[in-house]
Amino acid sequence: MIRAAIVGATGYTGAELVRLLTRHREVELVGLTSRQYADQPYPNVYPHMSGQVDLACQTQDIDNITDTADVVFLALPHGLSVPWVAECVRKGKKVVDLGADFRLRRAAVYEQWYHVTHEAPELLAEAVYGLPELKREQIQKARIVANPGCYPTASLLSVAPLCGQGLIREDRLIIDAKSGASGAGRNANLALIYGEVNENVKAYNVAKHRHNPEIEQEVAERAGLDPDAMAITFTPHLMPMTRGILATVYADLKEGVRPSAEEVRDLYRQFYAGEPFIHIMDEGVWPQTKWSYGSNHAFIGLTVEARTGRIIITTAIDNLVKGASGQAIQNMNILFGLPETTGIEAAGIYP
Ligand SMILES: NC(=O)C1=CN([C@@H]2O[C@H](COP(=O)(O)OP(=O)(O)OC[C@H]3O[C@@H](n4cnc5c(N)ncnc54)[C@H](OP(=O)(O)O)[C@@H]3O)[C@@H](O)[C@H]2O)C=CC1
Ligand SMILES: CC(=O)N[C@@H](CCC(=O)OP(=O)(O)O)C(=O)O
Repeated sequence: MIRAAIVGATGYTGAELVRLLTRHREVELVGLTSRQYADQPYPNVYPHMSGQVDLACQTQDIDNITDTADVVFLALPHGLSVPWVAECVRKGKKVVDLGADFRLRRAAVYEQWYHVTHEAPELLAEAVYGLPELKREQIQKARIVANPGCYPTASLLSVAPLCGQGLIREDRLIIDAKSGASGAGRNANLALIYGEVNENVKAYNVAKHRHNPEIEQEVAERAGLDPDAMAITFTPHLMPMTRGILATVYADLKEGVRPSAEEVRDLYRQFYAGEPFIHIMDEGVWPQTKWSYGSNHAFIGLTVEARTGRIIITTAIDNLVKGASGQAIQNMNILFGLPETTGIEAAGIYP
């Protein structure tokens, strides 16, 4: 059995890790941390987990947690992961960080977008960006997995097959993405109260969202471009729903290149052949967030708009599963040599 601990177990991604790991046949949960709920049985915090988990929350004792666990999931707000990651590396434990502290390879870029100093830039070089469909071989050998952000997961799955193919202007993508409110976590925030979110749609952090450099970094790498020369526009929107992300990407075709929609679809089907969580839709079928609700599955629809010379791709995922905790477990499965779908294979809930 793999002994797993979750740091920040009472947030939304932590709770989703608990839900998914309690039915993972190869995992034993050995530690759940929370400052607010220390010493309280986990089902007191989340009654829907009654009878499923018999651990109490514990304080964030780095020594104790990293001694007891084989793998540590960090589900903390950004800026808090470094001491945990450093201790896991020191003790030879695997660590999957759901936050953003190890996603950007350059400390200066992290500091520019997150407005905090990176306390362990020397560890950035060995962290692997944990998008399994794109980096499986590197993840297998990693000690530190930087689990991608939810918007970048949907955005990168949307464009990865096109990158470096000589088809599109990778540096000038436009991404319009929508998220459910759970993307912002379980914390008191005026912008997230019912009266603000219900029956309302709005863009936020326009032209300054911190997922922008993350998307640019990974697209640049795949396309063989300079990350500093990228000009990707990313606009997130908050939707009146609990879960789900729908990312729509507009990719300009290069001068003189006009593939048919079927040629592009074939490219996607080849690229994602054998991928258990990726589903490419037929022409005219457009993904909906409800298809991925509660599951690790991603649904990708696409077409070529010949009139404008653009490829349009739309991807639906659950922000808390493929966008966070499900993907973190997919990464753990890879780290420990298990079948990648173990514990996360199920379809979502519909409607
Ligand atoms: N929500 C989503 O869809 C996604 C989230 N992420 C990332 O995953 C991480 C967790 O997100 P999410 O679960 O939504 O966040 P939440 O705000 O819901 O939960 C945060 C958790 O961390 C603990 N925590 C909060 N503040 C501190 C602190 N100062 N020191 C130590 N512990 C703290 C909280 O428990 P307590 O206060 O009791 O200690 C809680 O368990 C974040 O980095 C987020 O950006 C990534 C992808 C998707
Ligand atoms: C709706 C909503 O607020 N979503 C969050 C998504 C953040 C997230 O999950 O990503 P990180 O792990 O990179 O913080 C946001 O836009 O900040």
